[in-house]
Amino acid sequence: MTVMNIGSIRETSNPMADIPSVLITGASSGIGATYAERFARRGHDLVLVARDITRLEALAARLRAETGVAVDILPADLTQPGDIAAVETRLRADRRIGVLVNNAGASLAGRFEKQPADGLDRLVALNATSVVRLASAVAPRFVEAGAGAIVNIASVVGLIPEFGQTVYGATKAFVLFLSQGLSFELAPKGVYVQAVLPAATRTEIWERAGADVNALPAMMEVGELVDAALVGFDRREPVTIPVLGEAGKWEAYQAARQTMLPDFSQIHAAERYRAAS
Ligand SMILES: NC(=O)C1=CN([C@@H]2O[C@H](COP(=O)(O)OP(=O)(O)OC[C@H]3O[C@@H](n4cnc5c(N)ncnc54)[C@H](OP(=O)(O)O)[C@@H]3O)[C@@H](O)[C@H]2O)C=CC1
Ligand SMILES: CC(=O)[C@H](N)C(=O)O
Repeated sequence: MTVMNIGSIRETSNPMADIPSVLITGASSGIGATYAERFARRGHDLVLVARDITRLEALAARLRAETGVAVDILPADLTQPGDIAAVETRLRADRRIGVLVNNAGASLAGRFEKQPADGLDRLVALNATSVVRLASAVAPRFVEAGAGAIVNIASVVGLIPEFGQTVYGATKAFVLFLSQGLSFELAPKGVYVQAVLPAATRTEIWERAGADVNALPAMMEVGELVDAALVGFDRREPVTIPVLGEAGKWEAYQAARQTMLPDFSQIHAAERYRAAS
């Protein structure tokens, strides 16, 4: 039997073969580890990527024992070109992988004028460049198969320049734009692309950036966030914002942007920018 449906790139006689493997970056904690747990319970084999080998091994062992799925670990620092190359190679070569979750990310403490340029460079490398590289590695194979899914974890902060986390927010705005553009390009070829925009969620990201999570206002628990994101995934939503009550607000925001498109094809400056003669 040949099985080929949405999200599936595996051809085999195995009746479970319509369940593709899922490669998740940043799987050692927080949102990524929770995606790993949820996809394992759905019967997907996993490839887990992050730097902390001990945590990856412990999670992999637990998920194998609890769910029976196959779990590989692929330790990698996604700011390092050699490590990224290893993940790209796996994505290109392993035809069982039918879902990529680009989740690894970090934030950086402090205001822009106090943030070191090297730290900002690493932030962009992790939150933006690695997302492009891994999507680019897998997209040709997914397009060839006419199936597959790319899930990119952005943030509502990418819609809030007033938040004061400018470079972090810029990387997340980049991930949103990237996802919308890739969805426009790849959806007609059978590839589903989802941007997930969490709001504040209780994970280690806060402590890693020097904040005490318990001193911050209440925030969403990580299981609730991932379960909501998976509702959007199952609906094949291009953009999922778990805290947004009215979908119409997002649609109105997109519609307002699109009202400007005719202006963008004008060949003269608008009247209001013409120098007084
Ligand atoms: N928590 C929140 O409030 C929100 C989070 N997000 C986004 O969710 C995503 C996941 O973050 P979250 O779960 O909250 O935070 P965590 O800090 O719990 O998880 C981050 C994950 O990324 C991995 N990671 C960090 N740096 C690197 C690196 N250089 N190379 C490879 N992996 C790395 C970490 O593993 P390791 O250290 O082992 O490498 C870890 O698995 C991020 O993209 C974040 O921006 C978006 C909105 C809100
Ligand atoms: C550090 C943050 O700002 C948070 N992860 C978010 O994206 O909301």
